[in-house]
Amino acid sequence: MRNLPEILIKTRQIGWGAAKLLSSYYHGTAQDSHLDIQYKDNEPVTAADVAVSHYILSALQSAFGHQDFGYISEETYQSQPGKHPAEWVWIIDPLDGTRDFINKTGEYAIHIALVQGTRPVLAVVAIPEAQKIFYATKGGGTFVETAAGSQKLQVSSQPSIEDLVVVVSRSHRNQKLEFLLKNLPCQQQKSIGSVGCKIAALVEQQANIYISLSGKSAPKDWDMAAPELILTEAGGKFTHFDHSPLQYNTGDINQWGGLLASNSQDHINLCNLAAKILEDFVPE
Ligand SMILES: Nc1ncnc2c1ncn2[C@@H]1O[C@H](COP(=O)(O)O)[C@@H](OP(=O)(O)O)[C@H]1O
Ligand SMILES: [Mg+2]
Repeated sequence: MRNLPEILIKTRQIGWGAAKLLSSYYHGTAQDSHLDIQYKDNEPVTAADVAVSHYILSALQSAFGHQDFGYISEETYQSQPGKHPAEWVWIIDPLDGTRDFINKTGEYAIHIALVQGTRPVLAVVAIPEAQKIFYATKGGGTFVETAAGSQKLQVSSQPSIEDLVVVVSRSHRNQKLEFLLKNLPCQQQKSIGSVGCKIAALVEQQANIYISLSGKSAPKDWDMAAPELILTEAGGKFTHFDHSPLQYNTGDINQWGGLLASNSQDHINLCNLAAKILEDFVPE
């Protein structure tokens, strides 16, 4: 089955189910809500990440099978390194913003993306604390769904660079990123946990730019694939600082370097500006 609208209906249901399960861990109402926090490559992993990963993988695999699709989840990735051979691959982050989840900021999300080749064609981002699901298909637009129904989304058309609101990570920051933020002309800056929640702020017109800059480690395919499509289908742009598109399932799961997401006007200027500012960065 490769009919995107049909696949989307099922994926939205799975997104809501996963949101309910994750939220039960967050609020301590799951059967066993003990988070059992472990660290993998300096990043926290909880019992909630593992349970939701299992839930999403089982539900997708029973709906779509293994013949036409591959599956990559943050929590099972160790056992399947490298490029997945399938043309259509599900890329899943069962809990994006694990640090914010643990610290109870409410800013955490679930990402489910379907990638064809190296580019996303379908995406669901669930934000349990907002009781919202964002969804998009390539060429089909971006929508937000709540208990009241679905609504089409479009990024803002904020005209002046100085007035743009920038969102950045709360917990993945380094000297270089601080230098860039200090020297940008847009000084309205806000820290938000989870890439899904940051992109939700852009498509809900509460912010205009998201910047990610890798350090010793980098965000991964599952952090970016679903949020990217949610943004671009709402009229935004999401690229490397050199304007090249992000690529997924390439064999290197890391998304190295500078990434910029914006409401699209001035995207190229902003990318060039970010790269230019970083030319003057001298590490202490
Ligand atoms: N420099 C970096 N190195 C490793 N992971 C990063 C990263 N920047 C962001 N991420 C990942 O991107 C997700 C969102 O981060 P943030 O909330 O700080 O924006 C987190 O995923 P997980 O929570 O799924 O592990 C985090 O691990
Ligand atoms: Mg993540």
